[in-house]
Amino acid sequence: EYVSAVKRMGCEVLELLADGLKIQARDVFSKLLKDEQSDSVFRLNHYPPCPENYQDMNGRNLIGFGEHTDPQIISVLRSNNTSGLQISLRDGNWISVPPDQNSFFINVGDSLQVMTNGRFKSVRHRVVANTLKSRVSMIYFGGPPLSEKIAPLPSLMEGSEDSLYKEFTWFEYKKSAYKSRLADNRLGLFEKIVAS
Ligand SMILES: O=C(O)CCC(=O)C(=O)O
Ligand SMILES: [Fe+2]
Repeated sequence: EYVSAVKRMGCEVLELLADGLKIQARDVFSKLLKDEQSDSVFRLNHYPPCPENYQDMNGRNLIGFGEHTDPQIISVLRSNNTSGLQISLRDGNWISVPPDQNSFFINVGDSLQVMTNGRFKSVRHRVVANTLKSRVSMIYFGGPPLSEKIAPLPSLMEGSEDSLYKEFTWFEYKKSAYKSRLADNRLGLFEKIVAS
């Protein structure tokens, strides 16, 4: 079935990432998705077309899904051939991700950013409404069990590296994320202020 297939794909990607980071236990991330208690979600989004005359005062297309980062570990997205997804570059500019109904798009979630102590970044993204066609997307969000401590992996912290984040569980992060607004920098609350 589709959900278990994308979950397997998410796990595979996470194992390759672990290899890339030279982590011995290549299932450090994927085991959290495979856990019976894994807090994963599968979502279907439908964005109806939104004609030009619905543009905002600045002539921009309307937003279908406001900017945010995905809070979980990894997201596996598939969409139809309608554009709309955009990612935010470091300089704040938005660029479109070309739609491809035959491809999967992988997004790093906030939890993976923390577990890798910032080596992988959860990228801000949003969806702008298409003027002509409707967009459909399906996303598998692979999350850890609620009780899981989200912290940089000890095997990555063997040198003198300091954790960039305070300790929290996935439950605490979720609770805090629900209280915030979508566009807030949710991870900001859990970042350590490091004195230089
Ligand atoms: O529909 C899309 O292409 C992306 C939606 C999204 O970012 C989300 O559901 O978290
Ligand atoms: Fe998202």
